[in-house]
Amino acid sequence: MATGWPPHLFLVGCGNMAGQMLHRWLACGLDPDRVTILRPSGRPVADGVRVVTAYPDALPQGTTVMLGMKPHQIADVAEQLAPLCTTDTVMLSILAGTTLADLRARFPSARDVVRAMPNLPVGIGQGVVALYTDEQASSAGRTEAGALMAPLGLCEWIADEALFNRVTALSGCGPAFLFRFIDALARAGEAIGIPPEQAARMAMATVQGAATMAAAQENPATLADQVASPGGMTREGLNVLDADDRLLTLLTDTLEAARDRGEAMARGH
Ligand SMILES: NC(=O)C1=CN([C@@H]2O[C@H](COP(=O)(O)OP(=O)(O)OC[C@H]3O[C@@H](n4cnc5c(N)ncnc54)[C@H](O)[C@@H]3O)[C@@H](O)[C@H]2O)C=CC1
Ligand SMILES: O=C(O)[C@@H]1CCC=N1
Repeated sequence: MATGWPPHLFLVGCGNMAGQMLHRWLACGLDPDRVTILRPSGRPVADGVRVVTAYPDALPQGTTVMLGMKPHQIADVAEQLAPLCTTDTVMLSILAGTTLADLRARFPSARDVVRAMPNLPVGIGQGVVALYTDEQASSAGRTEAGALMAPLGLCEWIADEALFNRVTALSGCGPAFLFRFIDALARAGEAIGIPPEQAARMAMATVQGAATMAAAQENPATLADQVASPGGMTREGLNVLDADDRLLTLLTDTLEAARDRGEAMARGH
């Protein structure tokens, strides 16, 4: 599939998110020999992928480093990693709320620094990855970052870093909100008397079918109208969701809360 593999990929941390990214890259043909993972546990991650618990003395030439640990670990990581970065290192960060300026200050030698905000479904190639860098970045750096992310799903370059926490709220956090919705639909079914396991199965299949259809066809509002027969059952249900923009307000509040947390993290809170 993708041909844009870096000469070497060094992952700092490989938990839920970086693990999904790696899973997809390997499935798309990334040679495990080209990957090194630094993780404190030293636990194996995937066949053929080298796991280390301490930083090497040097990184192979042209290494792409991806920061995949928790944002608050940046100071410890940078202290040990920055001396290994050279003018041919590409630095990718998936850390929420960690600005490009902060990353550049911590890794001054890196050739290019790019922020990437993936979401969990990248593991099945159906994720969303927001990307950001500034005019200091080389076009090669942008191309390399874009090529590495391409197998993960929809990739969107963000023009203004001020939007980064907002897109993180929408697509980075979004899967969790959708997972909650699936649970809530099932529990609501249960609340009106459907046996719990059956409600869970039916909620899941309804969301899956509706999402696949929405992705393949026209806009979701038109599809909603196709379900809602005039004077029928669906319209009554939609009236509840739409009253005073209830669902829209709930989701706007949800995204604002997530966005605000990103802004606070960027201020070091
Ligand atoms: N979980 C998600 O859906 C998303 C997470 N992110 C970002 O991904 C990053 C990781 O999040 P998760 O994978 O959810 O967390 P996680 O807790 O599953 O993974 C973090 C990994 O970092 C490792 N780690 C801890 N200390 C370390 C150190 N000093 N050096 C190197 N590795 C260390 C841990 O062993 C763990 O495997 C965060 O910065 C988060 O903002 C971004 C987008 C989505
Ligand atoms: O919850 C978080 O902070 C990260 C960022 C997006 C998804 N998980």
